[in-house]
Amino acid sequence: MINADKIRQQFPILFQEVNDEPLVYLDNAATTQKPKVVLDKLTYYYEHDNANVHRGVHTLAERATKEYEEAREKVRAFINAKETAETLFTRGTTTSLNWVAKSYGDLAVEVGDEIVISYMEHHSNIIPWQQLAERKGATLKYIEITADGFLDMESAKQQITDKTKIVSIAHVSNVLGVINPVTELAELAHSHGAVLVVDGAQAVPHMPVDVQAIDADFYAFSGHKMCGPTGIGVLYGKRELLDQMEPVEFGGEMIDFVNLYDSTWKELPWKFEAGTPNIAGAIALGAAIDFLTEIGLEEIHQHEAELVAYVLPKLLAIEGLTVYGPQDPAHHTGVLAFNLDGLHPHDTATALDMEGLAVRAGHHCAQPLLKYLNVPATARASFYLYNTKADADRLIEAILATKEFFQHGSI
Ligand SMILES: Cc1ncc(COP(=O)(O)O)c(CN[C@@H]2CONC2=O)c1O
Repeated sequence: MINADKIRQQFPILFQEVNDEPLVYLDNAATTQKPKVVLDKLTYYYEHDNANVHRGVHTLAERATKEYEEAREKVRAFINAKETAETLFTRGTTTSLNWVAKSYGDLAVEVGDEIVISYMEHHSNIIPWQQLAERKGATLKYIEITADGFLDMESAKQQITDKTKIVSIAHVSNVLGVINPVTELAELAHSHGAVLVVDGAQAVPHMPVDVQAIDADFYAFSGHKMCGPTGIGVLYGKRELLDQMEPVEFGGEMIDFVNLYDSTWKELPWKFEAGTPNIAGAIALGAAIDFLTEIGLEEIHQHEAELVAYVLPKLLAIEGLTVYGPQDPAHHTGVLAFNLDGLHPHDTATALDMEGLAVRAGHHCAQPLLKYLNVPATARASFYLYNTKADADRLIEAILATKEFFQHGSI
């Protein structure tokens, strides 16, 4: 059981007023807030240990390198990778997925091959594959979504064939909140000789993830969505694949020897980490992992399920309000996309902001999904470990007030 009221004390940002109302932050799918322990780790590093990593022999450089690589081991344990060398630091999910599409894609995909994604993907898990398909003369295919907002596994079995080289799917949708059967998809992909890439941006912060149990070949996620800083993320990859892959960026740090006309690369993971890395970001991500681990990922998942089970029926009871995705709270991770009839979501989100609530409005970087749902844009409330039932009550009250205002002109 999570004590969200106690946890909130770690997040000073939450104790502010917006438009003379106490802030209710419900835009966690866009980015999460940072606990004091993460902010303090960033400050301490820059005040005491800041130095460049891997090459210096002086004390600060040794300390910075040790903290940086300890953070990598924390990442490994957090997702249960077999070895730290399989966990690469990147800028975030978008960079991670681009690296796979560029480096593994160029290695494995030939003309006539197929790449399979789904209609519920984030743009960062669509465009890199469009680019790869165009570059290689391959075909990009989409798995359908069922009427109640789940990945259509019958469609997956039709779309994934012996021509498929790469399957890339969100573990959790940042719009529908639905959890996809990635372990089943890994089996299906592997049965056809394909690899499974998982976009874990909306999953890793909200539930336990075990990349070996899933048998994912690649797994991507971002630090900023899991109480860590922006600009740091992770690409997990099976060693046997990463060892075959060429780096995507070239320069310092990632080399063994640089000759006049050719160079040799360092071993994993450093082969892929060109230039001075986001040292402080990685170390602070390690602090975020400690913070989440102490609370418990299963406990976080349960907390969000309880919040959704509390608020979803109240939302569905509002006449003229549509919730997109599964109407069953059990298959949700804290993400609720919704619209009020006759109201553009930007107006809804602006009206909620006037009441102190921060929700997202737009296409959530998932334009194909919204087109598939035949809706131009939605509002989106996304919960996290520091949200409470009181936050959910404020959301319902503000939505009812918004509805009243736009229907009768008074809040
Ligand atoms: C499912 C999913 N995939 C990829 C990304 C891209 O992550 P980075 O931006 O960290 O590379 C996001 C970010 N979530 C977006 C960010 O803003 N609103 C969202 O829903 C995401 O939710």
